[in-house]
Amino acid sequence: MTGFVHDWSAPALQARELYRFFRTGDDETPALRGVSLTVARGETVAVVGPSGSGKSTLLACLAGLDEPAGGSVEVAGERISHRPEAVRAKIRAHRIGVLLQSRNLLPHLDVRANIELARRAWRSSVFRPSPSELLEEVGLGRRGRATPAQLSGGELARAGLAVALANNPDVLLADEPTGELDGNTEQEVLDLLRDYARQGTGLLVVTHSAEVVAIADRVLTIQDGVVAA
Ligand SMILES: Nc1ncnc2c1ncn2[C@@H]1O[C@H](COP(=O)(O)OP(=O)(O)OP(=O)(O)O)[C@@H](O)[C@H]1O
Repeated sequence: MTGFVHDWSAPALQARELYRFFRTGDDETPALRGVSLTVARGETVAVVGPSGSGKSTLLACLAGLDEPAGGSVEVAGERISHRPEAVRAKIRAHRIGVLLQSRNLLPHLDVRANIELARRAWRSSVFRPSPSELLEEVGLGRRGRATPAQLSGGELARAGLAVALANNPDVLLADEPTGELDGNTEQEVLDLLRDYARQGTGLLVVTHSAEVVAIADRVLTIQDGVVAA
């Protein structure tokens, strides 16, 4: 079982030679064909590529939501791939912030309760911010009692970010985190993301947005399931 011992020498995220195939009838689609990548602590890496190139599949494999057919994924030195689903879920809860397009908020809970749920997996009681502090940090100080349906697009993005960060993750995996936001709100959310990454969390963000690419330390291009050299 995982012990959640911090390996500070390990990168925030390391993927080696990831393969993932989808079978429909007689057809087999190779969604990932040997993807390797590393995200260092405090580093922001953007992943770009055309529609269907494998970005969502990659994020799902990195988050342990999907299993690669081959290769491995390690978060802060701990392997999450090829482990039982319950172990993957536990590692994800403790080590990974996930900000996918489907949103990470439970609709029947208010924002504060969503944060409290994610915050339970914080690995150390030292410096753990309160839900109110997390809400303040993302500029939602007054909206903690709102449910997701009562929030605007910008507020939803901030609430999703607060939930994704509430477990103090080693790595934050984000899919178009500013997808539906206007220019000002996008910049505010990006500033939050970048500030957080600079505190030591690795950030891997899949995007089509030039503004998101602009905050990245490195950009990886994926095409037909392969990261371009
Ligand atoms: N569940 C699935 N069943 C069959 N094929 C799939 C499945 N999920 C993805 N694929 C295929 O795998 C390939 C990669 O898809 P993926 O969703 O990872 O691309 P993407 O880069 O995220 O695309 P987009 O930018 O449009 O979201 C595509 O050819 C897609 O059709």
